[in-house]
Amino acid sequence: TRSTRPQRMLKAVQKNATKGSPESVISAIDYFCKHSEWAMNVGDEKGSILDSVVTEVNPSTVLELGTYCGYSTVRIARLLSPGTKFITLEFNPANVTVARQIIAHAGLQDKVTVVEGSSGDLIPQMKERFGITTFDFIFLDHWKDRYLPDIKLFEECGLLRKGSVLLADNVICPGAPEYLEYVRNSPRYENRYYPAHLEYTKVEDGLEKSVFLG
Ligand SMILES: Cc1ncccc1-c1cc(O)c2nc[nH]c(=O)c2c1
Ligand SMILES: [Mg+2]
Repeated sequence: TRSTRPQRMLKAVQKNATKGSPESVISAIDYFCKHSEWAMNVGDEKGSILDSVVTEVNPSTVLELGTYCGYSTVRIARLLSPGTKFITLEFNPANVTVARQIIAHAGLQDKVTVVEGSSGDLIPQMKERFGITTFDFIFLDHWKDRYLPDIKLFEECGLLRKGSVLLADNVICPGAPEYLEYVRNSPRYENRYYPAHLEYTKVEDGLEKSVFLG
């Protein structure tokens, strides 16, 4: 039976990227998406913005919502200090399987824990299952309709502290209007919009950074 796009992406990484080199894994995926098949990785333009925010925050605890094939997982994990706790959540079990292999090809398997399940179920389990008190950095890149319920869940579960940084992908395309309205009208967040484009295209998109004020 026909392979899936994530499986073809994994094959391209295993063929073209140097084992143990996160940069070559990132380049191999970007090349695959530009020259073979578009895929919904954050990409190189928005990925550079992600890199700069992660570097600025220098977090001790990180959560990613939406692993997909592990592209942004590799981008983030390669920048983290030793001992950082990094958890990424993925709903689709086939994607979990591909992501774990791409992350391993980059040599970053010891830096991150890939957890299968839905964010709505797993966020309330973060403290008990992973010994997390609060997250310093959260990357939202799963499903636009979950951005708002999940940020409310972070607040309700006491997973944010003064200065926690949330970065949301796709706030223009596909778009998360209710999420943007919430963070931009709440006195509890300081926000900044980073204009960019939908990965590997000229379509307008961007990232919204929101700092929790406590
Ligand atoms: C798939 C797609 N088609 C056309 C336009 C945008 C998208 C798109 C792009 C992304 O970066 C996504 N990130 C996380 N989750 C998504 O569902 C998602 C969808
Ligand atoms: Mg995205």
